[in-house]
Amino acid sequence: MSELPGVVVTGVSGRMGQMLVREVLASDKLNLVGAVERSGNDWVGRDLGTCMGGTELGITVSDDPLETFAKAQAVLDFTAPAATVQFAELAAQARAVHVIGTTGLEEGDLEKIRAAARHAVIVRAGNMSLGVNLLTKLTKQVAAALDEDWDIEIVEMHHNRKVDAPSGTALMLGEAAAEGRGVSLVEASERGRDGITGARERGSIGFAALRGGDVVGEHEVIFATAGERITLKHIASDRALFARGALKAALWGQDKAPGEYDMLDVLGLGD
Ligand SMILES: NC(=O)C1=CN([C@@H]2O[C@H](COP(=O)(O)OP(=O)(O)OC[C@H]3O[C@@H](n4cnc5c(N)ncnc54)[C@H](OP(=O)(O)O)[C@@H]3O)[C@@H](O)[C@H]2O)C=CC1
Ligand SMILES: O=C(O)C1=N[C@H](C(=O)O)C[C@H](O)C1
Repeated sequence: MSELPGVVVTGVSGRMGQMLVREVLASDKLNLVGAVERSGNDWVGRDLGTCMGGTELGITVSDDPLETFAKAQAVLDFTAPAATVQFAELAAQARAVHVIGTTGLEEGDLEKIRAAARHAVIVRAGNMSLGVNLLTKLTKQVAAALDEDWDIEIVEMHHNRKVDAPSGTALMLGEAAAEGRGVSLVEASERGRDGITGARERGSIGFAALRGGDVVGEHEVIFATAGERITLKHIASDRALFARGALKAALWGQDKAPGEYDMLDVLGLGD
């Protein structure tokens, strides 16, 4: 039996699910012990390796998260809000580190996740890449240095299968800009302009979401004033970087006290 921390991946048939499985199989620090999918998904009851077009792995895809999480020290979860809220409670019961990459979570979901984090370690971030997490720090710094004569706009582009907008990353960048400026994002954010909108409201933080093709993820924070403009930009061209961040979070969380953490904590970039 392996001494390495055992990992369960949820949503294994998804874009990120498959990427996470590949990264865990390639890792010499973590051991894949289970795979979960939604009841009714074609992969349930079949061997994970065969489903992914390779050789058998001896891991049957399950639709029973409670039973599967019981073997895990970490759960890697990039699925959908309703699933993630349920997994947070079950992972906490199993005392497994729950790494949440799912975006589109609403305040009610976040409350339930916070409740689960009283009993176990949860690492949650709308983006697990080093580059984006560094970009949040830079965004906060630039926003803190500039006054409201500078308009802040956040533009993101993703593939045509993405279901939530603005992206989790755009919201992280918005939070960073709002923090830097010392305002609340809920009050300052301007999401979606259409028709006769009137002039831009001074001090607002605007969001625009583009969808098309197979774009992995692009984010731009624009600071614009009369006569000049600063643009901070991140381009992700490979989903593997998100998966590698998730594996790092799973390992980092193994010896931490219960609580909710983010990738700035994992990467040592926190304040
Ligand atoms: N934080 C980060 O760094 C990143 C976050 N993401 C986020 O991760 C999430 C997933 O993205 P992506 O992989 O592209 O999406 P996909 O739609 O490709 O994958 C989601 C998977 O979750 C499965 N799923 C849904 N509900 C359940 C459930 N109750 N139990 C088990 N599995 C379930 C889906 O199954 P089915 O198809 O049968 O419904 C599907 O296989 C999104 O919220 C996205 O924004 C993505 C990339 C990076
Ligand atoms: O859905 C995606 O694909 C991505 N989602 C995350 C987000 O909402 O920001 C992270 C990344 O940009 C890819």
